[in-house]
Amino acid sequence: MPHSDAPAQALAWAHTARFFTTASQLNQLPAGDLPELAFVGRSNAGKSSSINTLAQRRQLAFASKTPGRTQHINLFAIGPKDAPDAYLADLPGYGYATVERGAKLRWQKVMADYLEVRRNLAGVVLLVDSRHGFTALDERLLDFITPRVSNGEIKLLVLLTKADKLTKREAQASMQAAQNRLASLATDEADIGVLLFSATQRTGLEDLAETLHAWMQAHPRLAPVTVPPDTSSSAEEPACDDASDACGDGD
Ligand SMILES: Nc1nc2c(ncn2[C@@H]2O[C@H](COP(=O)(O)OP(=O)(O)OP(=O)(O)O)[C@@H](O)[C@H]2O)c(=O)[nH]1
Ligand SMILES: [Mg+2]
Repeated sequence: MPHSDAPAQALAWAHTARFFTTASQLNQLPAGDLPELAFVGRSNAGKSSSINTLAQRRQLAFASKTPGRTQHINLFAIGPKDAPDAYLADLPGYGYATVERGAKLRWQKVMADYLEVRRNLAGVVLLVDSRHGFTALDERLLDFITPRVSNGEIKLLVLLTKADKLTKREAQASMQAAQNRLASLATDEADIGVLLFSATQRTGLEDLAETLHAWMQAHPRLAPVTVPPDTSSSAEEPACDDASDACGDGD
């Protein structure tokens, strides 16, 4: 296939995104080894809108004028209908002041655990309002994921959102500032990008789709768990069901 088809292919792939499941805890996330491409950022940064734009569906991921709307990890399957090859994960936004403190802390923990330990996580799309640049909370998020980004375990793309609200000159300045900040994260292994993006004008859409597509393709499938043959005794193991302590609890 000629290389010039790559953007169209990636857009067509992104277009297949459909709702899969909602998780309020990590143990509700799917087992298996499909790569997850997580959308993170402040409330109102435009996470849900960018997923809608990728899917070319107006209301696939709920987008709202009310910050803090996305409260759970929403997963969207992407790829062939019967055999998805990745999930997009719409994570709850941070920095929404009026969310009750207890709920906020619970959510910070779920998000932090997800970003820190989830093995399926292949890449993080960090959405930052292009008019404001990295805020203190974005900086904390960056610091938090830096170890896994630096060693190449997860990839990072910063989307400077709502670029339609900027003049050309402001857009250039926003891009430059982000590039300067991200330069400090660069290592030989790190895969870090930055894009100007507008959900309303579809600016950067092709590049976003291509990046996600490439992440999906590059993600190593986890090694299957192999169980060595049991040679110790002929006694039958108890059947493994949900109530049995003998069962592993999976991932
Ligand atoms: N002008 C403009 N507005 C946008 C763009 N993307 C999103 N918005 C608006 O910004 C607001 C927030 O967008 P969402 O996509 O809901 O933001 P979110 O990051 O999912 O927010 P939470 O779910 O609260 O974390 C909505 O009113 C969107 O219409 C864009 O590219 N341009
Ligand atoms: Mg949202």
